Amino acid sequence: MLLLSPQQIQQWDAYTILHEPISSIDLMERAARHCVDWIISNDHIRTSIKIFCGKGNNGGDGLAIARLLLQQQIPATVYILEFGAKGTDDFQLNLQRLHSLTKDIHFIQSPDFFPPVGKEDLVIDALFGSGLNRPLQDLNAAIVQHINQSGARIIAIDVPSGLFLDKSAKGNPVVTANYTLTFQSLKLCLMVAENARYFGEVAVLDIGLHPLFLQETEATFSLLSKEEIARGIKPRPGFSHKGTYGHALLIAGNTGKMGAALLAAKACLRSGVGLLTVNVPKNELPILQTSLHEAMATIREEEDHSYDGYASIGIGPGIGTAGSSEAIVRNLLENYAKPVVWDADAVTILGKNKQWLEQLSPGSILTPHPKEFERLFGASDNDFDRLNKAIELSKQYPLVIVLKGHYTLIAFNGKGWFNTTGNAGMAKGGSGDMLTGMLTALLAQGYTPLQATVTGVYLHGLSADLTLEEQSMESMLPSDTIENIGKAFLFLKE
Ligand SMILES: NC(=O)C1=CN([C@@H]2O[C@H](COP(=O)(O)OP(=O)(O)OC[C@H]3O[C@@H](n4cnc5c(N)ncnc54)[C@H](O)[C@@H]3O)[C@@H](O)[C@H]2O)[C@@H](O)CC1
Ligand SMILES: Nc1ncnc2c1ncn2[C@@H]1O[C@H](COP(=O)(O)OP(=O)(O)OP(=O)(O)O)[C@@H](O)[C@H]1O
Ligand SMILES: [K+]
Repeated sequence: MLLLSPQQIQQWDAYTILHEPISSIDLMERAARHCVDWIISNDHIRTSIKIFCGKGNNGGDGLAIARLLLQQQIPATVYILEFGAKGTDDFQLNLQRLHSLTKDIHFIQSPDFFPPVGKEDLVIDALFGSGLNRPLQDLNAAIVQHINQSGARIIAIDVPSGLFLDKSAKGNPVVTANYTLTFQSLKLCLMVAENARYFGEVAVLDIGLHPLFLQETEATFSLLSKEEIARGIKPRPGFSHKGTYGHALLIAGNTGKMGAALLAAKACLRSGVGLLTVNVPKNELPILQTSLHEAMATIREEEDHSYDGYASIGIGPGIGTAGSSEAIVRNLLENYAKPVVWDADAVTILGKNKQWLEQLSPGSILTPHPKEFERLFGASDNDFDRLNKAIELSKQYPLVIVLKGHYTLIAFNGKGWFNTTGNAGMAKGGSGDMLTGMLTALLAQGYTPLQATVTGVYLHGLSADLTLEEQSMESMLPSDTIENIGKAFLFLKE
């Protein structure tokens, strides 16, 4: 699914109207009906429902929702924010339709007209949607503040009023909704952490916009889908052997950080690799060799670091950032030409030696979390800037950039894919190490760097989601999640 700009969403609307065909007012009616069905079936009806409407089509949705509720004998009061404009055609038509049912329609010209709103109310925010073109000010900002202070349950229609679809609204007044009912597809503004306190829980309502439009449309950002990932999984032919699936090397672990090496190694072994060698300090060798029978080992301190024969290399988990680790990084840059997975301490080392970025082998995968991303590429003003920076960097460098987070972004060659699997149970040390192991295993098996990354990131989150069948988000450990990588592969084959 593509993440569209406000203009593209308008075009999708117009395309549907032309090709379904359906009238614009009927499309609005369908959207409103889906909202009402969702509100009723999720048990959000309260004795007092206050619907705040702007005069654009978002407000039109609000008016149609009010009428559909009233037709089911559910009382609702409408407040229309006056801001000079006459209102869109569909707004006007819905206002006429509502007038025939109720006189309980109020116009707000100044804060004196604000109704009291309290905890017991359900507020429906239909003030502004995808048409917002500047920050809210004056009366518009005041009504948002009034609603936000009320303690009422707030359901935002399409997006919380005040949010821009594809740029930051940091510092602007925005409705803090408990729920957002967004139409047809997720929007970029509903994917970023900086807006999480505004949009609350998000439900995407399928209002039947024409699917063909997406085939004719291009967008920078899109969402990964199960079907797409499942299609890319390589078969394991009967006559294959361990050599078919590659020999991976993980350079991981150090004194006190051998857990990182073990987690990465276990995840690598559970992700289909043919052979695995782990490079560890001499003193830590027994930990690896007694815990993981399938892994071979090489000694960190030994001089001869030959990388010949490895189909892929992952470096970083728990290696530390001391000079000896820097020397290994430099050696790898000079002596290995295939893609490498760069994570954790190795990313920090690259951040300290930015000139080395130019030397990364083409197709290498960088997996920074936002802090590591900052160390590598400098600070960003907001989450949208960081996303756009990752996209720009992916045009500049022949690398796959994995910006980890709730919705991890994978940037490659000027495009970005958001992952939709995973949960907050993964917000624990070790989750990143697991991902490094998985990506290294997939590269070793001959997946292209992009294919390895989207598949690994998706499976990583999916294993964590499947772990919730037997664990809570609090209790689940990366070790549990690794044991469910198998279930995740099976789930893709269903
Ligand atoms: N396919 C779709 O996307 C559909 C969209 N619909 C609704 O239509 C909405 C978009 O409608 P519109 O394009 O009319 O836009 P909005 O309803 O978001 O409102 C924009 C109006 O407010 C004005 N405005 C923008 N920013 C302002 C500000 N800061 N202060 C004061 N006024 C401001 C604009 O000039 C315009 O008149 C969607 O969010 C959705 O709710 C639905 O009716 C169903 C179909
Ligand atoms: N709330 C969340 N929702 C979904 N995924 C999450 C969430 N929190 C963390 N993750 C995922 O877990 C992984 C965490 O990796 P990250 O490197 O940031 O932290 P870490 O686990 O401390 O790292 P390390 O394994 O190096 O100790 C990432 O892939 C991230 O996308
Ligand atoms: K809204």
